[in-house]
Amino acid sequence: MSDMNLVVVGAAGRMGLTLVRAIHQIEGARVAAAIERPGSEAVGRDIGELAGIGNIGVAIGDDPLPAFAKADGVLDFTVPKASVEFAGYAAQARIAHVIGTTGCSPEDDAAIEAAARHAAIVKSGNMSLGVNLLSALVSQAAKALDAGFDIEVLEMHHRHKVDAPSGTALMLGEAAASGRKVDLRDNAVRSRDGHTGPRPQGSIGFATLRGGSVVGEHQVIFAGEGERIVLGHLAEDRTIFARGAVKAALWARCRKPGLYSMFDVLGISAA
Ligand SMILES: NC(=O)C1=CN([C@@H]2O[C@H](COP(=O)(O)OP(=O)(O)OC[C@H]3O[C@@H](n4cnc5c(N)ncnc54)[C@H](OP(=O)(O)O)[C@@H]3O)[C@@H](O)[C@H]2O)C=CC1
Ligand SMILES: O=C(O)C1=N[C@H](C(=O)O)C[C@H](O)C1
Repeated sequence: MSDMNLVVVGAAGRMGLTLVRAIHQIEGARVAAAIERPGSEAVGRDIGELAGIGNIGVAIGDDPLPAFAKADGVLDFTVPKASVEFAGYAAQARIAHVIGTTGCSPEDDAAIEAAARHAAIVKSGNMSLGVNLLSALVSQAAKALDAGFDIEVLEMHHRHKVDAPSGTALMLGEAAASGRKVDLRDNAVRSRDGHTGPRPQGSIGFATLRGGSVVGEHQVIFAGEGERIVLGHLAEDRTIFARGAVKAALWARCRKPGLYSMFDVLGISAA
């Protein structure tokens, strides 16, 4: 099969540049186009030069439609509003769309699900192998432990991150809730301040730390009487997310339309 022609949207962002470097090293994929927001200072510059791999003859553009029309897939780590728009364009072009963007509202997710009727879309709050494996372990632990074990999800990210809790923290919270066979929406405690009263039994708590250049750290704590089980993941480099995203695109290339997760791509099954 010919190399997969990929469009990187949000190409000049932290993940966009990491994706361009990762694609450059992966056989079977190539950067066919790079897109940024209209008005971005990056428009017109060569994406390879910006990513530090030298000129690759791909100038950053600001018009996604013609780029999507000539491509086989899109890698998208941007912002929710843009990802919803890109999902619509990927559906029109009938090409694979990999969405790593976090912070989507239920309405955004519904729009993406609608687009997935016409395109193979892989969406995940974390594209790394490690976090997806962790998610399966969390689900198993939650299934094995009763509500006497309080579940808390702790995360830390760099100072530039704009959404909280992180997409990964929510994914791990969902895994814990599904292991316990409860709905996360009815049990999540996403912030605490002031006189909160005692911890509601069975709740799943979230704690968010922000600072410095931390790539991404997550812990799921099962706190019982006299003991704690702590499951965690430390991301040391954004390349783990980028490699996962390219793997997802190559996997999605020949799939029929639908909304898929990294569990589908990696062949991991929930507890
Ligand atoms: N699922 C996963 O594995 C991972 C997910 N993420 C998520 O990916 C997202 C991006 O993270 P990060 O790279 O750190 O963020 P950045 O802000 O560095 O990058 C986002 C890029 O998207 C651009 N952008 C915004 N709107 C548009 C648009 N309409 N068209 C084209 N480009 C646009 C931004 O441009 P400008 O700055 O000019 O607005 C920016 O260059 C976040 O939601 C983050 O949580 C991150 C890492 C891993
Ligand atoms: O914004 C980030 O940087 C990251 N976002 C994702 C998230 O919200 O969980 C994944 C990763 O932790 C890095």
